[in-house]
Amino acid sequence: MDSGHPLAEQQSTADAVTVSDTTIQTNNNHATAAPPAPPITFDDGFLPLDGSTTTTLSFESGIHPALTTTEIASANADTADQLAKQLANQQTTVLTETLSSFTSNRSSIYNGTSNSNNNNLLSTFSSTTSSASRRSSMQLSKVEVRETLDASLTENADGFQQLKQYILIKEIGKGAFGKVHLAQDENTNIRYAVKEFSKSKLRKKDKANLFKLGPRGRGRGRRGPEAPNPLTSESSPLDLIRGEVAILKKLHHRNIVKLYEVLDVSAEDSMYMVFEYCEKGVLMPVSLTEKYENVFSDAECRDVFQQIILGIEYLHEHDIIHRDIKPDNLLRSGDGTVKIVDFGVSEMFNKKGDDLTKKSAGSPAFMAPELCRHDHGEVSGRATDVWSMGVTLYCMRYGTLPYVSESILEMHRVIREEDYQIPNEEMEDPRFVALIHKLLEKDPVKRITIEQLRVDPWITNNDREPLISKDENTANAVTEVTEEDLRSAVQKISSLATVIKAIARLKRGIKSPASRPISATAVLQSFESTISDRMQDADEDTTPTTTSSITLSTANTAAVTTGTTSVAESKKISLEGSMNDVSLQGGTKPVDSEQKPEEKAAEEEPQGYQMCDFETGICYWVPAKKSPDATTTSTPAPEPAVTASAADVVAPADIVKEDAVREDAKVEKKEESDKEEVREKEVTLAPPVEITTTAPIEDNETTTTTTTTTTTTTTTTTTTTTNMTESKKDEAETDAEQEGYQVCDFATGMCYWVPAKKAKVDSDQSTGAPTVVEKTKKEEATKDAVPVVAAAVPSSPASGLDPGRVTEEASSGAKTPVSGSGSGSPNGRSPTPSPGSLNPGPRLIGKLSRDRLAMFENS
Ligand SMILES: Nc1ncnc2c1ncn2[C@@H]1O[C@H](COP(=O)(O)OP(=O)(O)OP(=O)(O)O)[C@@H](O)[C@H]1O
Repeated sequence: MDSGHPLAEQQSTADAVTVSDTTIQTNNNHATAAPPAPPITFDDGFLPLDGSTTTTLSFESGIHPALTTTEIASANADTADQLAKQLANQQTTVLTETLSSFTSNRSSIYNGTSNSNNNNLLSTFSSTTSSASRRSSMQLSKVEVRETLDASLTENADGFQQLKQYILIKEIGKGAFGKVHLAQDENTNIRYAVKEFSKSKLRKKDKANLFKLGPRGRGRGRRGPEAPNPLTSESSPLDLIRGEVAILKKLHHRNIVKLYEVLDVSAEDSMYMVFEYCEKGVLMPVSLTEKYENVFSDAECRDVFQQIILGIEYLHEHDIIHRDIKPDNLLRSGDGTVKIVDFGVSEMFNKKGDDLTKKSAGSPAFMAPELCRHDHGEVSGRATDVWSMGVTLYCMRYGTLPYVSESILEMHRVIREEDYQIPNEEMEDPRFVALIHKLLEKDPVKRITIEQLRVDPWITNNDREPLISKDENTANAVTEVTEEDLRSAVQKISSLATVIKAIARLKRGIKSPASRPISATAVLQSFESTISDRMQDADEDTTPTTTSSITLSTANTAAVTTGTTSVAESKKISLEGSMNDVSLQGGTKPVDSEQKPEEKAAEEEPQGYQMCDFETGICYWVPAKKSPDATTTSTPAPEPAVTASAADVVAPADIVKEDAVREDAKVEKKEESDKEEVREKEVTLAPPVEITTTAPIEDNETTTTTTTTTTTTTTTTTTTTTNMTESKKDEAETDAEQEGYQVCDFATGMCYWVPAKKAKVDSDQSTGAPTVVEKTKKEEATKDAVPVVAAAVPSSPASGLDPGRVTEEASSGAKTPVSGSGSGSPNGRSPTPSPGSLNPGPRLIGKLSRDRLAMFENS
């Protein structure tokens, strides 16, 4: 991987592909017989178009079922042509994209009959001529486009899909945002891990991600130009990751998994990240309860740990803090090389839905003690990575975690306060014991640094096995990210993929995407859409001024999401899942102790408060924001309103998977129709809202986070602050009670009026003072007994939510499981606030115009 290009490893990887009795045959329209040896011409940048060609790709026996010759090409030329025309009209890039694919497919046609050297040659040829291809794109005739489509139809009637040159072979894992596929480049036979992400989830969570990344916004790797403001009309959710991706694509280190491409299927919800394939999988399984018997020897530990040090040193050198080092995120390639995964980009994507995907077993167990408290301030990201490395080394050597506990809260306490044991310490190499103590030093300031690790006697085996020098290790520095890098960070492959899929569906007779397996996080979306449904219904059924709280009762959530799952069941499941399902990450914005002063200064933020997402367990530092109305003064940052530490979190329920998947299917279908409905109806209670963003995002955005953790679902509703329309400003000015601002949720198209008045508590409505609920000692003592978690929402007017209420609801949840009451009427439609309710929360005032909504959806 040192070269940073898969071709460097092609031979070894290609060797792994064994010939079997199952093959793919990709014919062009006129394929009738095996081709003659392909003539190759380099002068015009194209392979010759000489008709009859057949390529045969082979897969490991058992991986790929029988794949037949693609009939689509010959049978549906007309349909393809039509679709291509439509798409070509829509996008000027279609010719370039299809040409690029055409070129690669032309080369693939010959690959089947060429040896691996030819594969190299052709692949290199293909990539080096891509610019020539682009230059020539305008000369392409329609016929050539059609032929490209024909040649690219590698998704066959059995449902195997192909993205550009990547044939998706099988599912090898599940990430928080979708499947991870083993893919094979049809040109080179090199394998890749292709990670799927949902853009809509990314869109919904973009605000949370921004918080998570701190004031630097989208630029942990921030040397390049800033990514565009996601609130401007030209931006898309992909812009949020463009800067990060551009940098990650430039990271070249043997121990960092290589990201090759990010592909955006712009007509669909998916995007894909193409990573280096690590065929040996995770370093080791880690269990909270079971010891892993096949532990690493002293020498193996040293070898692996040295590689981890080098990888982390390289990341830290580029100001990237991993934050989630654990064996799960350390994969091994075919030759056993350790590859650190899940840095940067993965964290850009909110880890929603982990409960039904990958179990982040023991993640909290890898957290540094300084992060194991809800009120921690800024911490050194580098030191937290070192702690996690220590826990990882311990696991490798002893097969167990140094700190284990049955609840996250207790786990945090133990990590903070107790000492671990070293099994058979007297038998152990004292240098190793000393190193573990230095790594698992509770005081981050005293903890060993990467610099010191380099010369540690156990690490270097008393200088007998020294590490390569730092200069050497970090020599391959990331070069400055240019505008061009940003532009090319994410490739759009909309037209081609759409055509391929459309035709394949035609062939398969698939009518609805609902039949596809769906991520269980659709359950969450169901909850969110239910909120908007309720608000919409309430508005339509009653009066335009009907107010509703966005904080739905938890029991309602359960009813919505699980249907048949009772509250009690949910609670039980929650408890069972509490340790396994929650992947607690590195809390608030880490501060790099070794950062340059000017960088620190640039990052200095006014006071703020901590906000925790109780589903993910991730806490964010929310700097005090200016009022959405840029002319007003900044909102004073409230004290942390966190009433329970992240450790209190009961994880999202581990809903019975089958139920959830079934529900997901329904939910996705419903979402589709809901979306349509929103578009069609356009019944606006207020004039369509024109969004004008005048201030930088950091100043103008507001996140409303509703966290409901009692039973089965936690939801974070992200809304985007926009400037008030003039009419709304007037309205606000004439009604002191109605001071506030407008927020629009681009996911639903709904806009709400968020009153800025202070929060009130049921028992003391007159005070109007914001209520920051302190966790009393008594609560501390009893919280374990009550498996209902107090949700925490900052008492920010921006949130439109009241912390007192949320807390009260949560804390009373155990006693009063709400079922269709509280925030909703028995018919579950009108969420009229109960008497004495608090800040009524956002009030639906209208919807985004059709165009505006479409723009955001399409973007
Ligand atoms: N590059 C890769 N090579 C081989 N297998 C991989 C690769 N990336 C991921 N996998 C497999 O997919 C599984 C899930 O991927 P990943 O670890 O990225 O999920 P995740 O941590 O939940 O993702 P996310 O970054 O979205 O939180 C892994 O445990 C591993 O088995």
